[in-house]
Amino acid sequence: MKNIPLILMGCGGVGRQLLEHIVSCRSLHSTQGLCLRVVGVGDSKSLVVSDDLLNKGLDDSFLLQLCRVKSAGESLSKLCDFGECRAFGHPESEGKILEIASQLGRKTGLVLVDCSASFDTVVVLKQAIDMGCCAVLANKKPLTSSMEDFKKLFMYPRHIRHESTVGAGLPVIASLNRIICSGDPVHQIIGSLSGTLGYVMSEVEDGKPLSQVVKDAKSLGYTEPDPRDDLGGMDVARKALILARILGHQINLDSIKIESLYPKEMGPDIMTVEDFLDRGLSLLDKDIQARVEKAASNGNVLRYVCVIEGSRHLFLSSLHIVCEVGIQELPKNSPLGRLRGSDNVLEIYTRCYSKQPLVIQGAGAGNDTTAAGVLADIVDVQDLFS
Ligand SMILES: NC(=O)C1=CN([C@@H]2O[C@H](COP(=O)(O)OP(=O)(O)OC[C@H]3O[C@@H](n4cnc5c(N)ncnc54)[C@H](OP(=O)(O)O)[C@@H]3O)[C@@H](O)[C@H]2O)C=CC1
Ligand SMILES: N[C@@H](CC=O)C(=O)O
Repeated sequence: MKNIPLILMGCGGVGRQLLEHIVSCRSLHSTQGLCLRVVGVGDSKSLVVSDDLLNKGLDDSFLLQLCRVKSAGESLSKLCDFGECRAFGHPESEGKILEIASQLGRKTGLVLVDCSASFDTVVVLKQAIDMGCCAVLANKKPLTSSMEDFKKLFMYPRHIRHESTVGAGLPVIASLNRIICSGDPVHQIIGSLSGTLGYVMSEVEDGKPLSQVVKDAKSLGYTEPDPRDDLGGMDVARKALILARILGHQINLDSIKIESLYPKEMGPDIMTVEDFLDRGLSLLDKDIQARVEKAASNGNVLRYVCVIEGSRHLFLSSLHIVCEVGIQELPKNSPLGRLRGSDNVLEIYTRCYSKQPLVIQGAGAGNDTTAAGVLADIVDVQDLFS
């Protein structure tokens, strides 16, 4: 039996669903000769680790109890009442993760799984990579900070997987990497890459107010912890940046043209998330409804679209890129116009896929599909250590 040890950073909607998937896949994985051993789980305040992490992980009943504790909004440290673990607060938790990384990294390929929505994890991830660990991310932030961090995380490209950062569980990154490895140049990527904005646009089209459907999207697990990341286009811009960087473009977020659906006066520096949801959102209802109706009068619909166009600059022999995300009015009967709900669609144009693009489509948000993508990445990255 091959043991796959892992530490989970972040046990919100996606992280908890991942733990439930791991537990429910036990017999499937054992028929594949695999055993996923969760040796530690952390949130923004604490980390719990197995008290015998060299030999066993946290057991399944403990992991399910952990999910219940976190769903009830309680602290991870409460779990010490159930035995078999030790709890660490911040900042010692980071040091503890690195201590485990140095013990298990090179020997086992310990996987650090980032299901947080924080920038802070990048520090630990970079050091753990140096210690021979693997990294699996649903969190886009470590891959969309500086180019230097991005390069560091990809220092050993086969040690990192991040399928769920774009299109949730859809095989977007894997497909793009296969195209790149085969030397097939990518000319253009067009897509609708936000489950939240896809859902919002199609529900508003059906006559529901924006303020209601954003709250629904949040309770369905589609939005970022702060839904303004979705409505402001930043979440889609991060996805676009990840795709552009994979294509070899050394750009930052400030190279991307981003259209926001809310004004600066409703930004995070001015309003709390709760205020935005309670008071701010309803002020946006009329404007978006008017835009949807205007599009409908032309036989069109609104979609939030990401466009990436790359070409080699002939004279400077450098890569030139156009990267923008924003609302477009599109025919109702076009591939993007036909999208409903939280589905994403991505069209990739390359030399091999020039007239008809390669099209990837399906559910693009939600805890279930995102956690499934993370789980598949954990198993995939560990094939290195057979
Ligand atoms: N939902 C979806 O459809 C998709 C989500 N994703 C990505 O998955 C990630 C998780 O999303 P979701 O589960 O909805 O978010 P949640 O807000 O529900 O959960 C985030 C978790 O991260 C924890 N956390 C915050 N900071 C740190 C830190 N420094 N170290 C460790 N843990 C930390 C939080 O702790 P605490 O509990 O203490 O607050 C919380 O448990 C996000 O990055 C999101 O972009 C990607 C694709 C699709
Ligand atoms: N908030 C995101 C979740 C996946 O990345 C979305 O709505 O697409």
